[in-house]
Amino acid sequence: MQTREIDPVEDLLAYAHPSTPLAWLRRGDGIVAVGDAMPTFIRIPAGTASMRSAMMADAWRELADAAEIDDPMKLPGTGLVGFGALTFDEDSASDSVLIVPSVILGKRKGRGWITRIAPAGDDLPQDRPDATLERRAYGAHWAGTLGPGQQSPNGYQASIRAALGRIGAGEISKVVLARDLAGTVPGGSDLRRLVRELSSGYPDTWTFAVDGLIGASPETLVTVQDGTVTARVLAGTIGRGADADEDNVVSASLSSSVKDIDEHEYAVQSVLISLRPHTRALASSEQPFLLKLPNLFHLATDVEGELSDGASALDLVGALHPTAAVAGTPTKAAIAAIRELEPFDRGRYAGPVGWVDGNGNGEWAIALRCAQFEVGSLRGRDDDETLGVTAYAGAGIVAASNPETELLETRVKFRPLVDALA
Ligand SMILES: C=C(O[C@@H]1C=C(C(=O)O)C=C[C@H]1O)C(=O)O
Repeated sequence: MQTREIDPVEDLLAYAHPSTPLAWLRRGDGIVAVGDAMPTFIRIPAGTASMRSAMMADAWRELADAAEIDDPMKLPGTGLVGFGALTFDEDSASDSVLIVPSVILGKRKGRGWITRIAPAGDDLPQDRPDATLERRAYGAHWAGTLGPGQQSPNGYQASIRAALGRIGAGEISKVVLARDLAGTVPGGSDLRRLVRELSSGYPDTWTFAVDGLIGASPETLVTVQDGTVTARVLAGTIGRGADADEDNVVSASLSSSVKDIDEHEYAVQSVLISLRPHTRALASSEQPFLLKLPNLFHLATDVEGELSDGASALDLVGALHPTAAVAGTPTKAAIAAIRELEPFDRGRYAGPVGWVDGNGNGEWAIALRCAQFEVGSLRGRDDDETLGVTAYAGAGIVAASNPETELLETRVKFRPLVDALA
């Protein structure tokens, strides 16, 4: 494979495939797979093993070790890159995937590049590496529908009450329960429009499109960059106020809410415990800070440490997932409660989504504020066939939770997707 520096392109998404975009963006920087070039899929299907992320990490290491890497830039995202989306639950019926595109365009801090990945022996262009790049005009505006999914608002509140019973009985301290919305989008829709809208409306999030999973997540599961490991833990949420005064009132009430601080602390501890064996000098701030997004405030804690054992970003994904921000505490009992109290398979919602490179660097988010589009067989599809879509949102339940407030919280978390699809 070969990476070459090029003039940074203005709009990375303009080069992505309209119906199967593969993209990872934040504040205009990021990486996208170019156009029609056929990627390589590492698919870890359901029922394979109990540690699908470990199988994926091993498969990636093998591929990276065998690759001939010609990458003079050596930036995060240059060189060999795989885009991944893993299921939340090891028992999910969905596949976990790692996709290695054959052409990648990237941009970071004002520098641009193109990466071409080809089987050994294939010729790679020696000069003008971007000569054949073609922008694709965005397709017509489209709108999707989203309505009730498998978990109704009433069903959701009933599940929360059942969870509160288990918390009261001492079986669990925290469990994150989600609900779903289901709908369709017209066949032939240019899904890049949705990705573009999410990334411009929510620039401080990781905006992703991987194998039909499209969203804008504020939560960093883990990044690895030249030996430095970071994470951003979120838990504790309140919707934005109607104006600046109301924003002050609601954000102050979140910062002082014992219920939310408790819920947050479980999530921070789960991340620290999982990262400690792989790091030294692991540190987090003592108090959470307020993360302000267009639709809500979160309590947030940034964690940083130095990698001590050569683990790749994908290895750390396996060590961290599922955190208490999206599963609960203790993990095993929380997962069991989720299996019983959610009447649907989460698929890749709340699972790890991101990329890893040949040196083990990578950026991974927790797949939140997202929807899964049925794009599995898209390339062979009729343009007039509508596409199914399922969106998900959840909330952390602790002893002091109120079912109605948590239902409202999920409504606020659905907003980015619901607005962008309308
Ligand atoms: C589960 C979701 O979000 C998670 C739950 C949060 C909470 O309960 O306060 C906050 C951020 C996320 O860790 C979701 O967005 O679906």
